[in-house]
Amino acid sequence: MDQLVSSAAMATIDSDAQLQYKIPGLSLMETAGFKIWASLAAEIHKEQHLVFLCGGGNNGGDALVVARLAFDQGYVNQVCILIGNHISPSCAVQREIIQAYGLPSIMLGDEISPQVTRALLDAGVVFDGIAGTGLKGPLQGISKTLVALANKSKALRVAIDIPSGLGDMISPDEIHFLADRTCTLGLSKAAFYHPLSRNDCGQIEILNPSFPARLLENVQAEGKLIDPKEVKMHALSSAAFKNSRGHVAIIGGSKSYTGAVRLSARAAFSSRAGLVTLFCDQEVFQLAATESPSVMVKTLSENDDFSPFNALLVGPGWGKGRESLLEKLFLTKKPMVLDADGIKAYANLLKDKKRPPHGPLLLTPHLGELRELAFSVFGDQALSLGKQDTPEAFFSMTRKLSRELDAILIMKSSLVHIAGAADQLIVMEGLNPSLGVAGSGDILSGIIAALLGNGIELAQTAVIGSAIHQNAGRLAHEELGYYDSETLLGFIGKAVGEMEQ
Ligand SMILES: NC(=O)C1=CN([C@@H]2O[C@H](COP(=O)(O)OP(=O)(O)OC[C@H]3O[C@@H](n4cnc5c(N)ncnc54)[C@H](O)[C@@H]3O)[C@@H](O)[C@H]2O)[C@@H](O)CC1
Ligand SMILES: Nc1ncnc2c1ncn2[C@@H]1O[C@H](COP(=O)(O)OP(=O)(O)O)[C@@H](O)[C@H]1O
Repeated sequence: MDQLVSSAAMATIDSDAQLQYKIPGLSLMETAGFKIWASLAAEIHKEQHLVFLCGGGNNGGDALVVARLAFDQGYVNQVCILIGNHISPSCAVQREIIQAYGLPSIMLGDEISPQVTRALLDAGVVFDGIAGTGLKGPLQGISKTLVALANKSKALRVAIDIPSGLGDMISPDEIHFLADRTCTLGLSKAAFYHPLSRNDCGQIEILNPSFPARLLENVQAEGKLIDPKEVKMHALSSAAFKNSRGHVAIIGGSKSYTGAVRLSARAAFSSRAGLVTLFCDQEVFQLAATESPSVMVKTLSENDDFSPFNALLVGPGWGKGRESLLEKLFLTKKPMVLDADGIKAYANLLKDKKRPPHGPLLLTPHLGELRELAFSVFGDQALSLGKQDTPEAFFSMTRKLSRELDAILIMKSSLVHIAGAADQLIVMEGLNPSLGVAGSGDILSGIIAALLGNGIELAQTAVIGSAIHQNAGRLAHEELGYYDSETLLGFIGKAVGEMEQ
């Protein structure tokens, strides 16, 4: 499990390592450069042109160490592009060293020279050491121009510590280095894990330039990264039977959306629910009753009794105008998963200042639904949680929203962010586009409802359920490449089986 930290927290570790533990900054920089080069050297050919973009801070100093180590090992087709007016002491030393070595370098002023344009376009590998934790605000001036040009290059793009332009207080909408690889130092950074940033960091590798373990362990983290492959769950007792495995009620399905509830129901069975009853509109009844023989199907009415159920899943394919029914369902105080149109109905209640009391509650919004919820609770104060938001705003707003709603939020994108299950935000890397297919979210909500029905604790349900979904997607992708949601259903039981212990 990796901690995700802000740049400010990482910079404090850097200075504590030097002030408290007396490790010289230059020594940290040398080790950083050494580890970065060691992790990449085997993948780079000596004939390739290497371009190092070096700012005036210590991030630029790291890049110069990498350049020198590469040069020493015969990677002589290289050039260091030097920018910046304020040069940090350690970076100044590295600049003197490369001069003494006779490494080719170009000092840039305010404009790009044709020589630099050519070097970037011909490059086999571009190393980005323009700015790391010391970046203040969106990229400006020559740094911005250089990054825009580097992003057009066909080279392998390697970011040192942080792709320049990404930061906690900077929207991922602003220009930043588009990395294929990020060699990050010390701990992974929260700014990589905004839903719209992660893809631009490429493969992330964490390298420790000998920061003391105590400093890394005691850091105040913004979030933690959990690998779905490492999530485990208790195996069912061999004496378990349908009545002990939980009875899930799914409330959803309307004339225009007949498939969602059926996917949720089948996903619930594959995730160990013993019984599933579907409450749907009349128009869906016939279809569901004939095509889903394992599911008990009922027509939804105002007077349904939900007391026999262990968990409710509300919302898949439900359609509009369900607010008053949702209020009634909340009153049952049953453990509930709210998805899709259920979330929209809840947002409408919240907009009308209605806050019905509820039992254990888990919401599974995608980013659009999350935006709607945040707006309905915080109004104009809510950041839009969209493209223009900063990682800091995304992390703090989602934690605040979860507290305000007294609910766990599972936010769906190419990553999964879970707020409310722990003090920190939990992040799970999905990065599997085969899961981004119609009905995939309905499957996730069915899985989660089954776990709630099994009696698994709410916070654990969010983590285990998201991991089952991601692991099923991975298994399906390994076997089939791409698939539809009905096919994905066939991999859920297998993912559960692998996770049981
Ligand atoms: N103690 C050390 O020597 C170590 C430093 N480390 C490296 O040092 C980095 C932090 O170094 P610094 O604190 O010197 O800062 P950085 O080098 O990250 O950033 C400062 C540089 O960015 C420029 N800059 C800031 N805001 C800008 C903007 N909006 N547009 C354009 N340019 C901008 C500054 O002019 C300066 O050149 C880490 O990210 C890491 O890479 C690590 O190697 C660990 C050891
Ligand atoms: N690139 C991706 N990598 C991993 N998971 C993804 C990716 N794209 C989408 N997903 C997952 O697929 C699901 C899509 O859900 P949703 O948007 O609600 O779709 P639908 O409404 O069609 O069911 C979410 O759980 C999301 O996390």
